[in-house]
Formats: sequence, C-alpha cells, structure tokens
Amino acid sequence: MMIEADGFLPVNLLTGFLGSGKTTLLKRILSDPAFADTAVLINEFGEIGLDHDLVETVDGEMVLLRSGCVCCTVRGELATALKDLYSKRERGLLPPFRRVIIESTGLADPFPVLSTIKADPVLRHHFRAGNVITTVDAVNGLRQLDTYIESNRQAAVADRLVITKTDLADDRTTQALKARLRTLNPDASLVMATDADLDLSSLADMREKASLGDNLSPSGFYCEEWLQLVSADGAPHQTTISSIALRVDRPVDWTAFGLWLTMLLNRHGARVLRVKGILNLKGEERPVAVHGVQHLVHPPVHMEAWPSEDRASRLVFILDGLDGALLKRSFEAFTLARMPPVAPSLAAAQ
Ligand SMILES: Nc1nc2c(ncn2[C@@H]2O[C@H](COP(=O)(O)OP(=O)(O)OP(=O)(O)O)[C@@H](O)[C@H]2O)c(=O)[nH]1
Repeated sequence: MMIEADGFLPVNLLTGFLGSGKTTLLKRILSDPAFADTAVLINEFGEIGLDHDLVETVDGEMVLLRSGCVCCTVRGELATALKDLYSKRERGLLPPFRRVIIESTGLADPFPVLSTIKADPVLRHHFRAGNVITTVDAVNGLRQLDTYIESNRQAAVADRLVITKTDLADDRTTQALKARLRTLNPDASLVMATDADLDLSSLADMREKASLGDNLSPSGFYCEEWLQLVSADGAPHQTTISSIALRVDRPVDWTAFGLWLTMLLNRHGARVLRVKGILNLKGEERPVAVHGVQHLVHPPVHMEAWPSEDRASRLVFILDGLDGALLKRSFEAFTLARMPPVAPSLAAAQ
C-alpha cells in the first residue's frame, strides 16, 4: 500500500535531564487521542534496556499501541531508525503516521539529534525539525543547571519547557527555577506538568506540512547560536559520568534493598544522577519499578505484569564520579548477605 502525497513529517524531540520525567510525559502523550498517528522512538542509556521494559505495553522492539501510535527502540544510529520507520510506512508495514516523537536519553546533547535531519540527504526529503520539548525537574533542576552543561543545552534549545515535580518542590524553588529558565530561554513557552489544564497537543509540532518553506523550526535556526552562548565561560563543565547495570536472579528482600538504597543516597545522592530498575521482590508476584534521582527516591510502583520472560531484578545507575564497581560490590554484599542460599556457618563447615 502506498501513502499518498506525503508532506514533511515533523520530528519532535522530547529531552530533559536524567529522571526529569520524560517517560512519564511520554506515557501521557501516548494515551492522548490527539497523538494517534504518532511514531515514537525511544533511546536507551546503560547496559540493559530498562526504558523499554518500563513501558508496560511494549512487546518487542517495534510495537503498535492501542492508541494508534508506533513505538520503537533505537538500537543504532538515529538516522537509520528514522529511515527504517519511513520505509516501513511507505511499504504499508506501519500505519501512515503523521509525526515523530523521539525521547532522548537524559544526558543527550540535543544538537546532534536536531542536526541529523538537516544533515542527511534522504531524511530531509521526508522529515523536518519539529518542537524540542524539554522537561525540567523542579526538585533537582536548579542544581542540575549549575552542574551539567547538558541540562543547560536541553533547556536553551527548547521550544516548550515543561517543569515537572512541582508537587514535590516548594513554591520558592519552583519560582527560582522558572526565573532561571526564562534567562536561559526567554522564547520557549513554559508550562507545568502537573497543571490539570495542560494541553498536551500544544507541546508537540503536530502537523505534516506540504511545503519546504516551513521546513525550519525556531530550534533549527537558533540551535548553534544558543549552544555557543551556553557553552561560554562560566558554564558548568562536564564531569565523569558512567553507568552500571546490576542484575540479581534471586528474589530481593525489599527491606534490605530499601536500607541499602537509602544509605547509598544519604551518603552519595549528589553523585547518583539516576537509578531505575525493576525488582523481583520476595513474596510478590508482580514486579516493582523503582526510580531515584539524586537524593530523591520516588515511591515504588507495582507494575501490572512482567514485561518479558526475564524475572531477574535489574537496576541501572548513572553515576558522576562514583566507582560503579564499588557500588556493585556493595550491592551484592548487602543483598546476598541478607538472603544466603545456606547459612554462612553451614557453608563454611562443608
Ligand atoms: N511526584 C511526581 N513524580 C514525577 C513527576 N514526573 C515524573 N515523576 C517521577 O519521576 C521518576 C522519573 O520519571 P521518568 O519519567 O522515568 O523520568 P525520565 O526523564 O524518563 O528518566 P530517564 O529516562 O532515566 O532520564 C518516576 O518515578 C516518575 O514517576 C511529577 O510531576 N511529579
């Protein structure tokens, strides 16, 4: 089946620092009927694909969601993923989606993503830059802007700034964050994720356009200029960021795990940029999703079902200046010590 008279499909970029609420916003977007006919590309950071696992409706690398969206994981180059998507659309293997949303990783520099479309001769015949939607966490946002250049870049190139977690932050902090964002990016519209009246469709560039004249969005125009500005003297410097994935095959004791995580974040929260995972807890049929961002631990969420056959507990940590190998040893010592296969004294006697 061939698609008729295609225009240029807008590619919207959903970005924002680690744990700032990109996936949470994306889930809302995916369930909004206004976003039927949307293809969503999800990127991953870390050794195992937890982003992918944590979207409960996903099964495999490319799925059709009930809402009419196509959802895929980007494994290699973004340009390849976009071309693949377009070719499947043309061949009628996918519904004729009208727009794309890419969820970037929390540490992504938005500029290469935006320039991918402009730079690629094939892509620029089918796609155009849509909106950059940037989530900023009200609890951790100011500190992240002070410390990480990526956070500044993500905010500076945004067409839409979405402040999340205002329900967890005091009003003064939220106002200070707003003022800071306004200085970095006076033109973007600024909304609160918790606002009951938030019109999600106003965040993305929704329209397929027929003429090339429309083929440049403000972010496409101003991107390089802005990046130079926010990279100027006095801007935060890149630090040592690494990720570590942990895996435990035996069910985990929630109390032991909770204690270990609390101790870790009390002591090193500033250096634990993000922790997320899926846990197989002792005595629980369903998996539990855990999320933390620096000192903030979000309430654990019981998921409906395991997303795949794999029943192991899996955690990904993104660390700044903290030794992942040490963290792994501490986790293993702690969790294994609390759930020995046989009593240690018996094991020693054998
Ligand atoms: N209370 C509250 N929690 C939120 C809000 N937005 C997101 N969260 C929680 O913050 C945690 C991280 O949210 P995600 O949506 O996974 O963040 P993310 O930006 O996709 O994370 P990464 O992909 O790891 O960078 C989760 O536990 C969410 O439930 C909000 O507005 N209020």
